[in-house]
Amino acid sequence: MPVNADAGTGTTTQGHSLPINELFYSLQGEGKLAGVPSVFIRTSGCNLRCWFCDSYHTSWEPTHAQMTIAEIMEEVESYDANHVVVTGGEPLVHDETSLLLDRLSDAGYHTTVETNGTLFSETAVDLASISPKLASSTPTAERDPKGDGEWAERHEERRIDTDTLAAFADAYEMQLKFVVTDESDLIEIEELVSKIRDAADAPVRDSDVLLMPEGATRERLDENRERVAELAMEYDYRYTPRLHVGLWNDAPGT
Ligand SMILES: C[S@@+](CC[C@H](N)C(=O)[O-])C[C@H]1O[C@@H](n2cnc3c(N)ncnc32)[C@H](O)[C@@H]1O
Ligand SMILES: Nc1nc2[nH]cc(C(=O)O)c2c(=O)[nH]1
Ligand code: SF4
Ligand SMILES: [Mg+2]
Repeated sequence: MPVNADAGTGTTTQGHSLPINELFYSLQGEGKLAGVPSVFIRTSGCNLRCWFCDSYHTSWEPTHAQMTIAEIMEEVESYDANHVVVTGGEPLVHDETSLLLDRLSDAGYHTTVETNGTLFSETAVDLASISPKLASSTPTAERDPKGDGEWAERHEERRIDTDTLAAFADAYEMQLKFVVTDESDLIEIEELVSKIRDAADAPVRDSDVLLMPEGATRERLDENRERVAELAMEYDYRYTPRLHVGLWNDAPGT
């Protein structure tokens, strides 16, 4: 429980609600805070459709229960944690996510938002964990998990907005966490990082750039991680594991 759990700014959240796919306690599995016990709030609904999405029921076939912000706060506070991760789906498609982050921050929690970086929001974020989507994420007809590539064009149009990524860099402590499927992803990563550096006032350090192997299952990670680790060494970026996949494979609520 954070020390100032009773503090508040008086922002009214009464009546506001969010579509919640799952809410659980785990270890942060990815990025700079990997290993930190955290409560995860997973909203449902996304503006992109990565073919590899490991949260299929928030994107391709969204399911959820509607929860008020008060109900979410009550469940978060039932765990003995200081860190809260708001993820999805894409949490920033919902205006109410900003209200939730404000409430969490008022209650003394450290907040991480996991986002694809296409929608900027000015709110209470301690770590913006941004995973910009590369061309290799596009659900072409051959890779579409559901249909015949119907989402490919929309996904392509929406997946990168350099000015929005620069706005995140200027507003928040952040990390850029790229899902790597192939060595050719590194060309796009280098170009994009350079464009964000040009557009942002704040520095984007090499240590803010993390390479994460694609893999929703242990088997898939076993195939990819060594190659991605070697790419991180070659390009002098960080490597991030997916600790939860190693520990619990693809079990829900982990
Ligand atoms: C499900 S997304 C939700 C947040 C946001 N929509 C995003 O993409 O950043 C959470 C994290 O899982 C990553 N991810 C999703 N599917 C993955 C996969 N098959 N392998 C590796 N990382 C994956 C995303 O890139 C993101 O960093
Ligand atoms: N343990 C664990 N760590 C995570 N870090 C980011 C996650 C996400 O789905 O956004 C995630 C997740 O789903 N589980
Ligand atoms: S942006 Fe995130 S939630 Fe949306 S489809 Fe891609 S990985 Fe899944
Ligand atoms: Mg996940």
